[in-house]
Amino acid sequence: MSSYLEWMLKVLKESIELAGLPQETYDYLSKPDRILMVKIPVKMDNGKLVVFEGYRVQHNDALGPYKGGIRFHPEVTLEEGIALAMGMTLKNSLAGIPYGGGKGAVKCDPKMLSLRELEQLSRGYVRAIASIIGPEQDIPAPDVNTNPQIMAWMVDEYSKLKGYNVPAVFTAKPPELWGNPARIYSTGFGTVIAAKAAAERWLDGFEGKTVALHGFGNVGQYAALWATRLGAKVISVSDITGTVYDPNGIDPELGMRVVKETGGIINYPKGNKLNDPEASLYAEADILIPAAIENSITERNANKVKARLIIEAANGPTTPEAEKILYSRKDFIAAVPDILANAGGVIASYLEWVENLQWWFWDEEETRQRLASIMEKNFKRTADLWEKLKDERSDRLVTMRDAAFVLALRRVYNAMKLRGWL
Ligand SMILES: NC(=O)c1ccc[n+]([C@@H]2O[C@H](COP(=O)([O-])OP(=O)(O)OC[C@H]3O[C@@H](n4cnc5c(N)ncnc54)[C@H](O)[C@@H]3O)[C@@H](O)[C@H]2O)c1
Repeated sequence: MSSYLEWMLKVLKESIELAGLPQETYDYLSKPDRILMVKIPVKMDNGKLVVFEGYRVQHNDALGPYKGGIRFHPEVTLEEGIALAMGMTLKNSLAGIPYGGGKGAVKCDPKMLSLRELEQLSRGYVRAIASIIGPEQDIPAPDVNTNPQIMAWMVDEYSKLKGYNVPAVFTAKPPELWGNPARIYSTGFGTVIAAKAAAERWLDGFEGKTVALHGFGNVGQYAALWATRLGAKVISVSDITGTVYDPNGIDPELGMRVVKETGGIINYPKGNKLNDPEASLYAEADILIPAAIENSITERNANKVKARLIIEAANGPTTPEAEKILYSRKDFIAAVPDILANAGGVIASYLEWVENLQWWFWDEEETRQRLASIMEKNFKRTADLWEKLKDERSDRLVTMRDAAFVLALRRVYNAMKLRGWL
């Protein structure tokens, strides 16, 4: 079994116990509702036929239609897809949006495909899964190596099959084709809303607080931008090329331009530079936002982290062993878990879907305010429960991640119970 699925099942079991839910919750949620395995034949540019393989996993729809991304990657496995779909059920539940969890993938290396081949593959995948997706059934979105252009092809293919436009079947489409302009920065923005809420609750506000960012791609760049716009000071930024540190503050827009033009933050024209891509993890900052890759903070380096708050923008940046080390530090407050902190993307997708269903569009600022308000509510609910659980369970370490899983599971459980599934 893949280690990710093993980890997910272990977390599921432990969280069900912590939530005080019956064992049948585990029996139900440890398996997906449905898996559709598909083949996608594509005539390549050289005239040869290549048959790709893909799948769609639908994990649980107690709370609403299945929702989760589509990944194009040469190393995808079905077990990973099951674990990711399970994670989406919990993430969507915690986010308080009316969705279940799903995930899809095509085993391919998009770097080896021409634009025409990529389009054919995207359309072929939609034809293959069309019978089980739909605005009220299952609403996919982009994930690793898929993007708004691919969503545009997919929504077009699905609409052709139906014979009329169906914008709400995919989200994170280009703004020109029923997407929402806030979607592009929604994950980074949402992370900053979580950071602000945490700083207001446990530090004395967000304004003037120092922020270190590990990772400066889509999520990291917009997190830096919105952290600065909302009054914090970004003092350290790392990407794969190295680290820039400036106690006077790093200009996110300049950083974004530098990365676009030169490929790395190391070419930022001011501040101190270090070739070490990890240095931001250890910066003297109030808040650390890991926004790069999984397993960045492990038992190897957790004791070097100085920030009091970690806001997980990346998926799985802090290992369970590292969390134990961090939480044992006297001045450490919390690692706001990925499932809560990086939900801005799927919440923006939800808002786009609501717009599409009604053919009624909010402007960008209104969408952003709705997104912020949902993130704030989710943060508060999780933080309240965490503080309560800590008091109740003095026999064990209860992390904020534990509280997030308990909250997510209770909502799915209640829906299943009310529907008579359990
Ligand atoms: N894009 C989204 O909407 C979204 C939503 C939820 C979660 N996430 C998660 O957020 C993380 C970042 O996603 P993204 O879309 O910004 O990716 P991206 O590829 O745009 O950016 C990744 C950044 O991390 C840097 N990086 C990679 N390895 C590094 C290392 N070892 N040390 C330092 N920096 C390193 C890269 O240089 C780059 O700046 C991922 O874990 C992703 O799963 C993304």
